[in-house]
Amino acid sequence: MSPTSPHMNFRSFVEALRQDGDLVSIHRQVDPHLEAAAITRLVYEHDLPAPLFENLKGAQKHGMFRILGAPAALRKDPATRYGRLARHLALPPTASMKNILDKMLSAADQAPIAPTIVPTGECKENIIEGDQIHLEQLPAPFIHKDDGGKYIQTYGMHVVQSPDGKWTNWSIARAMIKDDKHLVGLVIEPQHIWQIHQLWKKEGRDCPWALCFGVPPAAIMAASMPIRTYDPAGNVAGADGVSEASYVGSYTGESLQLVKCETNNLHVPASTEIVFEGTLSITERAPEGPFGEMHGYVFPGDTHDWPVYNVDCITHRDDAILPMSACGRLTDETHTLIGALAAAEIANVCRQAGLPVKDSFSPFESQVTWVALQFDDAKLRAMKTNSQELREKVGNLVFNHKSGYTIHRLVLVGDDIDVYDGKDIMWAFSTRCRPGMDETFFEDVKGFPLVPYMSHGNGSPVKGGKVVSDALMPSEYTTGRDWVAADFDNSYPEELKNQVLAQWENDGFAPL
Ligand SMILES: Cc1cc2c3c(c1C)C(C)(C)C[C@@H](C(=O)Cc1ccccc1)N3c1c([nH]c(=O)[nH]c1=O)N2C[C@H](O)[C@H](O)[C@H](O)COP(=O)(O)O
Ligand SMILES: [K+]
Ligand SMILES: [Mn+2]
Repeated sequence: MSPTSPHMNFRSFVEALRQDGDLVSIHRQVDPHLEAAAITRLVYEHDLPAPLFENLKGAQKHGMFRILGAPAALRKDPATRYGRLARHLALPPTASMKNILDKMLSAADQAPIAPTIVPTGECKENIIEGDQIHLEQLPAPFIHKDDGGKYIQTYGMHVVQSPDGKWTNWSIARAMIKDDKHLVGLVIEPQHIWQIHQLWKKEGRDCPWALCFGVPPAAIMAASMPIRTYDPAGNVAGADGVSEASYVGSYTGESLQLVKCETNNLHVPASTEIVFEGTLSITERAPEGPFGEMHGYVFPGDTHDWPVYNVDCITHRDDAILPMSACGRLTDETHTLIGALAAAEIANVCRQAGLPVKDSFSPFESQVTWVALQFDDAKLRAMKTNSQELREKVGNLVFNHKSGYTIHRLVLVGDDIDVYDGKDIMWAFSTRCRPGMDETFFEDVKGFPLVPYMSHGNGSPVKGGKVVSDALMPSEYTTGRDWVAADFDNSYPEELKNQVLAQWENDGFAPL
């Protein structure tokens, strides 16, 4: 029996949400065609408990399957805002986003803990092969009315491996049902699934593949993070890379239990809810999309060809649960995970390059197209540098690194700004960064085509459109801050502040 703790077992994770009062089980019949996603979308837009659809129209015997919506979204109560994410990492529900990202980065300087191969697990309770596979008959969700198909894959984990077997990558990439036996989905440069797909193209063989829905929550966090499993530039170096499985072992402190696939030599977490086994074609492509995406738009009819996945075998738990991210406008997993985890890795890359970056976050108000980098002011002054030099150094480093792929603006701030507070970032950006003069634009770097002003804007969809905006004031480079903030914290003597706070409720105000 594999570990049953919530961060190591998806089914236990769902039960933990129920214990936390962070789950709404819906027993009435719900249609996977738009209805389940519509309910989930409203949950995202109001930070409500995760919906578990227990009775999907069209669900087959053996419970194939139920759907859990909003698996890593926000809780309404500010005190436990990130509680659902914290559950992914065995952190307390009151954990801050900083606690969560520090935990994810803690593996970077710890020895990897390799996974353990076990003979069997819950994911083997039901096995469906060959002509019994009918993807079109599954209650797969249709997520946005203008999508190009049923996006069954929005929170599952792709498993692919380099032909030399040295590097096994775990990542999330979307895919929709193409026909009874095939999916089609984004395999886009510079993602690791794209890098490994390229290696198999050189081999001239289809890429063995597995797609795991409902994996240990600690694993899906690494799958969503651009961790450097190869050389610092994020490219395939041919050397022995650290695979996500070992990285997960580092930050959980325990070895993940994996079982071998039925039809290929890949391994998957033993407690996975649903496993698709097969190949990612190196030749076949098919029309994919459009899809309601992370920046909050769907462009009807915007279909492009992407590689085809061929499903040879399905294994699953009894009463299996498919996790679903009905992504779009704030706030869903494409914001809480893609933005946050990219920001964490970008800070790591900056620190490895000797830059005094203390903290980083991707503000939701920017629809996770920005990352704010907080500099240690004292160490910045010791660098004896200037704005233009620093902007060029940071931009050339980050915008040429894989972790910077989805980010189009870097905002440099001092350590009086809380990067996890969108109001603080907008205050610094709006008042300390002179448009043009304090900014350096980068047109000769890889652009992220999913940003609407890229794919449907005036320039190249895949090149440029990036900027470093310096919201550090000139004094922060030389003598130190030469201003006082006109706010309660900074503009009143300590004893007066204490006196005001002590009198606060007696004066008739509600507690802060
Ligand atoms: C949490 C989440 C993450 C992604 C995606 C979605 C969700 C919920 C969905 C499926 C909802 C949306 C979809 C996107 O449309 C968003 C997107 C993001 C980044 C690149 C392309 C698309 N997507 C996704 C994604 N990466 C993609 O290569 N096509 C993808 O389809 N990602 C990001 C991806 O997992 C990260 O970049 C990892 O670092 C990749 O791992 P490595 O390559 O570094 O090993
Ligand atoms: K990953
Ligand atoms: Mn990777």
